Parts: sequence; structure tokens; C-alpha cells
Amino acid sequence: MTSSMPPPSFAPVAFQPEIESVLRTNYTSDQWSSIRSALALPPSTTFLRVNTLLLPRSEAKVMLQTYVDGQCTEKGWPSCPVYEHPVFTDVLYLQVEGPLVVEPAGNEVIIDTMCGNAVLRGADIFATGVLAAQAPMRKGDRVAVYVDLDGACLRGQSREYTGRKTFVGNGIALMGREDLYKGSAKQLRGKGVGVQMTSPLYKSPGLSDMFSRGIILQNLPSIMVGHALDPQPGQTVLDMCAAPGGKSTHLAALMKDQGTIIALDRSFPKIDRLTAYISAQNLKSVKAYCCDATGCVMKQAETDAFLNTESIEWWPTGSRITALPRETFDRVLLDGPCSALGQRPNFSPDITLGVLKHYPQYQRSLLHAAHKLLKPGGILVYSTCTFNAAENEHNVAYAIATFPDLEILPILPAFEGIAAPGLEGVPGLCEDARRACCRFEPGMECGEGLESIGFFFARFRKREVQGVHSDTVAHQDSTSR
Ligand SMILES: C[S@@+](CC[C@H](N)C(=O)[O-])C[C@H]1O[C@@H](n2cnc3c(N)ncnc32)[C@H](O)[C@@H]1O
Repeated sequence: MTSSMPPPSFAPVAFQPEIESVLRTNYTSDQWSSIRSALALPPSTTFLRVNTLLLPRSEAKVMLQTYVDGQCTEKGWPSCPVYEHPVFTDVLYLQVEGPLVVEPAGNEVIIDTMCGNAVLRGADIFATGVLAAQAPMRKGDRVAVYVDLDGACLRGQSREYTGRKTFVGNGIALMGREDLYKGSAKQLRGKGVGVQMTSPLYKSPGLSDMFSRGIILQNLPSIMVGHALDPQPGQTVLDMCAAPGGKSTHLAALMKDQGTIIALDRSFPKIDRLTAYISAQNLKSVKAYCCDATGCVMKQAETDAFLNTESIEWWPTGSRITALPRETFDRVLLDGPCSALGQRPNFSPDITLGVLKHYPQYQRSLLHAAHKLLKPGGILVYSTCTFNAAENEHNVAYAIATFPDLEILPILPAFEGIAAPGLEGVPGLCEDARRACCRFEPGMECGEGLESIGFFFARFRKREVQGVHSDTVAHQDSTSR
């Protein structure tokens, strides 16, 4: 390390022109350039959620501080304090410093952009993430780690990579080249951590080991979604798009593991992993099913037959199901598939215009199912991890216009000053509804001095009878402003 070098800088994220023209519509030039700059960097705060079923936050804080101190000593960093979030009683956080001045040391290791994103947030590199390792790389060597920005580096390449790349820090090889690759086809042989990051560009301790101790890495807006849904012990809750399970397990903790959480995902392998994740946390209330949530609604007669028993018999966890009973869920979470453009850092967004334009329609089909499954009086939270207005404010306006019994609920007082309101100028979104949206622009402060990913959510209630509740904003038709 040398102090004479200037700190490294990351170029603002560049989008294809046709994507940029869609995304920047609602922003001034300054806002758009600050979003692009923020997307190139990791958030400056790392948030962790405490599994309060397992331990109180005060105990988790002490345990985490001890672990972080150990990591700081190992890496030669000054101590990094762990803080309790002032509003959310299950949240701890630490501030991340960077980019630090680190000089590349040793032969190079090339990783892909996804792995690079994780390294900047404190991760080590699994063998599967090592795209190429300059020869000769032996176990114990110091290596300089670079991200292949164009996805053009050949797996297993042994010479220096001359394509576009960016340095993300130094590490120690825990495997040599011969442990990583085998044969002329350079098939991957190694398993487990391939490179341990010893001098990453960001002072961000690796915290994935804390999971087994009930301290879970989760971005603040994702944690706020659980609090926005406000599930109560004993309720019946639906998480329509649940894998990998960060929010389902949070809902279980908020419900003290009492009640039923039906967690769906369309992907069978993801349901397998989710089932393992739930049992690793010893949760009894979460039942995971493989199901396409777009059409998962029983007809009324089927619903009546299903519910007309003394106690509802859900299916064995892990099974494949096709439909759920109508108007049965006290709470519905729709944290569906989205363009994920709020994730940070994001070295090179590779989304196509076709895919970007497909999402809002797909999310609307999920909204239709959510509305049918929600009990009158029940609460729905709709969320995405993107800043794309078409998937956010436009879908909120769509929901308000399409479902006359669905009313958007105002922002919870505790969220004021943490979330920003929705974007202006969206047709069909009146001022009250815009203010009820919770938007997290990439790079914006979410509380004093805190920062997270780009995110969006809104809360709705299904009216029991037509009329306006005291704590809601007025329902509006699609022509109102
Ligand atoms: C943003 S992720 C959900 C993250 C999750 N809520 C959490 O907090 O861990 C979206 C998920 O939706 C799933 N998905 C996509 N289409 C779906 C559908 N039609 N029905 C159910 N799940 C779907 C994807 O497989 C993916 O796992």
C-alpha cells in the first residue's frame, strides 16, 4: 500500500443508449449522472438483520463487533464500529470506507462482473468465480484481482488478460492453477474459496459466516418491506416470489414463528434451496411450494371446499402446487422478478430493451393474482429492487386504477426521512399516492449518513366495505392527477 497514489475511481455505469433513454426520462441530467456514479460503487453502509427468534439485538451487536474486530486486525484496518439502527430494532449496520489506495500485487486473477460486485461488498472468491489465473499461480501466492468488464476472458486462460478490466484488490490464492482447472477444456476442478481477499478496495468485512449465528446480511429497504407488511403472530401470509427467502424468514421472525407463511417460487431448484434455508433457521411457520404465482388462484367452489374444514390442511413443504384459495391471506408480499437495476455495485448492466419492457406487464399479472388472494381488510406490499419507474410508480398507478377496492396506504411515520416519495409526472398517480410510495434512489441517503441499494415499495389495503378509512389516502381513478 502506498499513500502517494491517488485513490482508484470507477467509471459511472454505462447503459446501452436505448436503455438509457427509457430509464432517464424522469430525471434531470444531474440526477441521472449521480445515479450512474452511485451504481458503479458499493453502498457506503452494510446492513444486517438480527434473527430475533434466536438472539436479542444487543447480544448480536457484541458478537458481530468481536467478529468484525478480528477481521479488521487480520486485514490491518483500524477498528470498524457496529451500530444499532435508531428506528428498526432488528437492524445493525457498519459504515464501509473506500475505495482505499491499494497497489496491485502479484500475478493476476480474473473474475466476472457478478463476482466483482460481491468482492466490493466484502466477499472472498469461490473457485467457481475464478475465470482465469495467470500462470504460475501456486497455493499461498499473493494475487491481484481484476474484473473482466466485457465477459470476454476465456475460462482457465494462463496468460495476462489484455481486455477491459478493473482492479478490485489483492488476495491470497488458497488453490493453485492445477487445483482450479483440469484438462485442455479447462473444466473447473476446485471447490470452496479459491482466493481470500486480504486487501480489497473497500473496507467491508466479509460477514456471510454470521448467518449461522442469526445475523443476516440484508439491505435496509428489503428489511423495511417486512416492517411495512407488519405481519402479526397467528396470521396467514403469502410471499408470492420468495426465493432465496430473505423476506419470508424476516416475516417469520416478525410473527414469532406463529401462524402460516406460504412461500412460493416458480423455480423448483430455488424451492429446494429455500426449504434448506428455512430448516437451517428452524422455522416452523414457513411452507415453501413450487408454483407459478401468476395464475395461482382457485375458483370460488374450490376455495370453499378447501376452506370448509375445521383447520386448513396445507400441502407438504417442498411440493409443487398450482392454486391457492381466494381471499385467504391477511398479508400478501409481492417482491417479484424485476430488472434489479438498483443493485450496487453493478459493473456492467447487460439488460436488453426487450427484457426491460417485459417486466411491467409480468408484474401486473402477479398483481392480479395478489389482489384475488388478499383477504378484504388485508395488506399487500408491492416491491422491486429497481429504479425503473415503469416497474414502480406506473404499476402503482395501474393497481389503483384497476382494483377499485385497493387503496394505497400512506407512508408509515417511522419511514419518513428514510424513504423518498415516488417520482413526479407519472400519469394516474395523484400527489397523495405519489407521497405514499417509498423510493430509494441509488446513492440517496436513507437516514442520516446511511446509504443502500436502489429499491421501491408501496403498501395497499383491500377495503372490507366501500368507503374511506381514516388512515388511507383517497382512492383515485386513472384520470386524476
Ligand atoms: C426478487 S426475487 C425474490 C426475492 C425474495 N423475495 C427474497 O427476499 O429473498 C424474485 C423471485 O421471483 C421468482 N419468480 C419469477 N416469476 C415467478 C412466478 N411467476 N411465480 C413465482 N415466482 C416467480 C424468481 O424465481 C425469483 O426467485
